[in-house]
Amino acid sequence: MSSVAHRNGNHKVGPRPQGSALKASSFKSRLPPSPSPSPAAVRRSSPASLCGPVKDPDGVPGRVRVAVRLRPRNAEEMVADADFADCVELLPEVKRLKLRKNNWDADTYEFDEVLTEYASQKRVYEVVAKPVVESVLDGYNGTVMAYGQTGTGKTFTLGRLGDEDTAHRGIMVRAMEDILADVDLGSDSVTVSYLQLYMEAIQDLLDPANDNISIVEDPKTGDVSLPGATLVDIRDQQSFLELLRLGEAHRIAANTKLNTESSRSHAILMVHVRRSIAGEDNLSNENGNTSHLVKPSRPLVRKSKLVVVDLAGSERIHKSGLY
Ligand SMILES: Nc1ncnc2c1ncn2[C@@H]1O[C@H](COP(=O)(O)OP(=O)(O)OP(=O)(O)O)[C@@H](O)[C@H]1O
Repeated sequence: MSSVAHRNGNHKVGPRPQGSALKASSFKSRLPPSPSPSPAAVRRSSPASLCGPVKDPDGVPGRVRVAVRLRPRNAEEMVADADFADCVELLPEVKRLKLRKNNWDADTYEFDEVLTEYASQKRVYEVVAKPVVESVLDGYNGTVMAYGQTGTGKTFTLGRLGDEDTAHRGIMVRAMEDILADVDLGSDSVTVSYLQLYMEAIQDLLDPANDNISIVEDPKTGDVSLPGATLVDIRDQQSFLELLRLGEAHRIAANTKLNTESSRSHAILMVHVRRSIAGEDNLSNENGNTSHLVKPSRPLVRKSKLVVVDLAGSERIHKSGLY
C-alpha cells in the first residue's frame, strides 16, 4: 500500500504493493471527540484515521475511516513473476496490513477496512462509500477520497463506468444509483460539478475553457463553494454516465497535454443534493410542554454534498499544488 510505504520511507524491499487507500468521511454534529491513538505496536493508517471505527451513542460511524485495497497483479507483473507477498501481507480478519522491511522486521498498520485483490467493486462500494452516501441522503456532507501511487487502482475504484461489465462499476456510478433511487425528483434535486485541481488552479472538467475557478468561503458558515463551476442537473443515471464520460475525456486530454497517460491532477466530483422535507412546527405551551396543536406544515429544504476525490498519483502530489 503506497501511502504506508511512503510514510515508512522504505522503497527498497521487493516489488511495491499495488494498493490504494480510500478515505471516507461524513460530518455529523453529534460525534464525540476523537479517542486517543492506538498502542504504538500497531500503527494506525494515518493520523486522521485515529477516530476510525468508533461509533457514537446513536451508532453513527466515526468521522474519518481509512480502507486499503490491494489490486491484482497486472500482466507485466505476472510476466516479471512479481510477488507482492514479499513485502506486503494483508490480514483482513484483523483489519491489518503487515509491511516487511526485511526478513526479520515488519511494520503493522491498522485500517478500518482491508480489501484484498479478490474484493469486488460492489463490496468496496458497500464497505467504503455506501455509509457516506446514506449520510448525504440524511442531510450531511460526506467525502470519499482515493490516495495511492500511479497505477494502484484509484480511478478503477472510483471512476470506472462499467460499460464492458456492469460488475466493474466504480464508486461514483454506484453512489449516483443509490442517490437517484432515494430522492424524489418531483420535489428534490441532484446537481453535479466535475472539476480538476492542478498546480493550485481549478479547471472545469465539463467546460475546460473555464480553467481558473475561484474558491469562495462563506465567512459565517465556513461553507466552501465554487460559484464559477458548471452545475448540471441530473435526472437519470444515463445523463450522469454521459457527464462522467465527458469529464474523463477532458481529463485525459489535459493529461496528454502534460505528456502523461496517468493523472497528474486531482479529479473532484461534487454531488449536491437538495431535499424538500415536510416540516411540522410543534407549538409549546407556557410550561414548555409540547402542545397537541401543530401549525400547518411548511416545506424545508435540506442541502448536502457528496465529494468524491481521485487524487493524483501520490508520488506527484507535492508537484500538483494541493499540499
Ligand atoms: N481492483 C482491480 N482489478 C483489476 N484491475 C485493476 C484493479 N485496480 C486497478 N486495475 C487496473 O490497473 C490499472 C491502473 O489502474 P488505475 O488507472 O485505476 O490507477 P490509478 O491509481 O488511478 O493511476 P493514476 O494515478 O496514474 O491515475 C488499470 O489498467 C486498471 O484497470
